[in-house]
Amino acid sequence: SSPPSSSAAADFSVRFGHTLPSLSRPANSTQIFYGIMFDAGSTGTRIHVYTFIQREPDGLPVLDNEMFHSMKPGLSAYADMPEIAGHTVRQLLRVAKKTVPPLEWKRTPLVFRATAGLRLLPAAKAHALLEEVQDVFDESPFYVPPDSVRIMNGTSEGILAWVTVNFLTGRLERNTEKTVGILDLGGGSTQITFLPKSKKTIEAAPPDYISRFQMFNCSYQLYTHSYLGNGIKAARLSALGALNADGLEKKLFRSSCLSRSHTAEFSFGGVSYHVSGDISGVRGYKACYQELVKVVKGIIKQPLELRDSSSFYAFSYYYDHAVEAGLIDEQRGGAVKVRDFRKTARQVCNRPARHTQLNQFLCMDLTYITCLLKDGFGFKESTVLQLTKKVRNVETSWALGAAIDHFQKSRIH
Ligand SMILES: O=c1ccn([C@@H]2O[C@H](COP(=O)(O)OP(=O)(O)O)[C@@H](O)[C@H]2O)c(=O)[nH]1
Repeated sequence: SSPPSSSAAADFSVRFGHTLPSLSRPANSTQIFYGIMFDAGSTGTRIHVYTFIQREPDGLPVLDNEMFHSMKPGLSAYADMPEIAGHTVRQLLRVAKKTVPPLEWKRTPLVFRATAGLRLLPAAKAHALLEEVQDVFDESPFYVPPDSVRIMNGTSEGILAWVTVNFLTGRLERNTEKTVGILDLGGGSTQITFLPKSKKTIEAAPPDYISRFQMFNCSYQLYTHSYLGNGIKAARLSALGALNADGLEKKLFRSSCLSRSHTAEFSFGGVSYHVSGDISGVRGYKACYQELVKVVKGIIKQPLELRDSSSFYAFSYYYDHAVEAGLIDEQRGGAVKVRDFRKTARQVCNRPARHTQLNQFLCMDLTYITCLLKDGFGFKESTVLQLTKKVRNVETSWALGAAIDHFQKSRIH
């Protein structure tokens, strides 16, 4: 049964395992406990401090609230200066110290997971960054569990984001309810995760794209994959031929997604890239599409059942670029069809002057999103995506799923 609650928090109530931090106060007094999750992404480092409420010692904890803070750039920009990575983490820890009462520090777990940025680094450099973070954690007053600091694999990243969204929308608890799929687009990698309705989808998928796991006494078999190198920043580099090129900082890359007279710049992984329009003056949506479709064709696999009506939540850069394109309101998000991304990409690419662009790569980014959704995953133009940054004031990211997973001690196989 659910715990009594008069607030919206009741919607978050959920059954945890038997491995919660032990609670020593009387059964009738409300207990609060906390979890701290660091997300070291390719474009930024974030801290999430979750507050859970436990009303009865053996009852169901409820997610009460999240404190969130982020810093740019991602830690891979400090691959040659690990002490700056340590400094970033130390600064973010201040948020945790302000949010969690000092008496609770010793039993509040501190967990750090890195994604595409560190996966893309040479192992020795990634290791040096992780060691620095481990040192900062060890000095901190919080509880540092074994295996607290590491790179997370892409499968867990996809599954845990799916857990977050389905948990926040109340779909994991009532297991009769249909779950929704997730689309996550980071700087370095992109994830797709959903619960297949048909056996055929599972049979047709590569075996390592299917993952079983257990949560809240339910067993799920998910289609999930993380494509490393297909995040939106990494895709820009692939399209420009800038991946593994020499003399990157001085080189001027060319793309028909920009106008010829225009030079733009962006940084990724601590390297700055300069890009200008195509030298022969070719530009516009069609030419840009040809450049970007190469990044997905033959790489992104098409699961069988996406062409039927499917229900997906999309966030991260799908959300940010939809805001920049004027497709959704920055605060509220909303429903967008795949076709809307395609139409807006065409408008922005073919009539750049009409669009006051904060993002000089908007034509390229919207075109990439269109390629990824249509030519990559094989979504129909009429598919509706639910663009969501927060659900009930909590970030849609794998981080909450990872915190719940930590408390539940459920293992992902
Ligand atoms: O709690 C979070 C974590 C990430 N993001 C968004 O996720 C994208 C970046 O992903 P990331 O740097 O983690 O890339 P990855 O390392 O996964 O490729 C950006 O749009 C961020 O604004 C977010 O909105 N909330």
